[in-house]
Amino acid sequence: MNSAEIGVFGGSGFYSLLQDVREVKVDTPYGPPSDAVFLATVNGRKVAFLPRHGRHHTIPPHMINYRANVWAMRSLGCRCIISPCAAGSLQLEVAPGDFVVCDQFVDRTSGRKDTFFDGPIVTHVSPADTYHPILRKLAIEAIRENGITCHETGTVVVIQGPRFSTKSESKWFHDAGWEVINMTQYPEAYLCRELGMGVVNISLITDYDSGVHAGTEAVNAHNVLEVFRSNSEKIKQVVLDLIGKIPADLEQVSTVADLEYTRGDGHAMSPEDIRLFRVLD
Ligand SMILES: CSC[C@H]1O[C@H](OP(=O)(O)O)[C@H](O)[C@@H]1O
Ligand SMILES: Nc1ncnc2[nH]cnc12
Repeated sequence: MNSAEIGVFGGSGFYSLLQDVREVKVDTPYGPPSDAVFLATVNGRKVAFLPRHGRHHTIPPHMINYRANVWAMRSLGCRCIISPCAAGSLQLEVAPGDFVVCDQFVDRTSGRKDTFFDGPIVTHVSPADTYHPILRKLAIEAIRENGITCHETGTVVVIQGPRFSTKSESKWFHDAGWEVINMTQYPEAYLCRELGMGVVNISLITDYDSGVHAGTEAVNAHNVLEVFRSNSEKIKQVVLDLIGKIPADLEQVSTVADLEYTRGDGHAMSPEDIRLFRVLD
């Protein structure tokens, strides 16, 4: 039986995680995910891994089929998602090599397919607190136990890409007080919430965004990947440790219960709505 409890999305420089994997092709109503899903058991927990850019990094951030990726995880049974990423820093005190467990995002993307609710169910899911508090607490613990500098909160600005930011854009984000910049957290994290999965981000800081640090003029992908690679064993260990900490009672770390009460017209969801909404169950 192809199933998993915990899903992990790998990002730039993060194309594999598990050993003794079973590779499964998953089809979705939104088309194919970025790659096959890799299934394995880690400390008794059933885990699914999916590299969001594909295993050979052939899909740029603005072309990822986020709905297919998130649906694939949910259709396998995942109740929570670990969503690590490479990210730039917008503040001097957040240095390359540090990890940030973001608690907010700012969406600066455009034109991405970013909802499952295109009708007939009309509902408005709140992204006010997209990231799951228990998963965040456990991630912070895992990072600290590995001796890595951890920022316990942070706002990630998600830009459309594939280009990086101009110095003026970067200064704008810096002046707003936001800490982290990336191209993939939106809509990935929000879509997890729409399907009732708890989600946690771990941002591995690979660079100072352009102009943030006097010594760093312009970000480039080569340097980002080099810094990521030199920290890739650390992030993998943190993800594996976090998997071991996630409670077996997954209802504690999913958000399904929140969602049954969020229909757009103010009425409670009918049994039929819930059946459609929970089509994946
Ligand atoms: C390789 S530089 C830009 C690239 O790195 C980040 O990837 P991911 O979020 O998948 O780890 C960023 O979002 C861009 O896609
Ligand atoms: N500076 C940056 N901007 C956007 N995405 C990134 N991913 C890694 N570093 C980044």
